[in-house]
Amino acid sequence: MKKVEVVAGVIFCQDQVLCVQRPKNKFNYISEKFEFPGGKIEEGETKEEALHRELLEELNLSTKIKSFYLTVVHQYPDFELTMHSFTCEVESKELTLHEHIDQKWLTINELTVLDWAAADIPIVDKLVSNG
Ligand SMILES: Nc1nc2c([nH]c(=O)n2[C@H]2C[C@H](O)[C@@H](COP(=O)(O)OP(=O)(O)OP(=O)(O)O)O2)c(=O)[nH]1
Repeated sequence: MKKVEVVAGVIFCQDQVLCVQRPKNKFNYISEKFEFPGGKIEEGETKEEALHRELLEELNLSTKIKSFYLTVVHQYPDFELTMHSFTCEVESKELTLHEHIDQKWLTINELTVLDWAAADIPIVDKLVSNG
């Protein structure tokens, strides 16, 4: 089974969190789902370097990475995903979507209304239960 390792940012602007929507995909389970932005770690990169690079590439967003949040291991039908999440902070919500089709800035209590990628649910649950 293929294994994929990614980093993702739980990006806060004051009390709101950035949620981004993936484009249509042949795999239903990931198609048009919301996620925390990020991507694959390249060889020789630390997790933080990878996250910083991905957020710049995907969103043109320069973030301050605050701390490690949660690692999720999730079995999708065709690969196993290991996702390391970090809390991040931005002062402005200004960004450009290069790969995603929509963005929402939501308070933690609003996060559960979205249709999240399954691997993101433990992160959403932890955010909600920690208030
Ligand atoms: N970045 C990110 N990826 C997630 C999350 N949740 C989740 O299931 N994933 C999955 C979707 C993808 O299969 C994989 C991340 O890959 P990616 O976004 O770097 O790349 P991709 O597969 O869309 O495209 P590619 O780089 O292979 O061309 O992890 C999440 O919250 N953030």
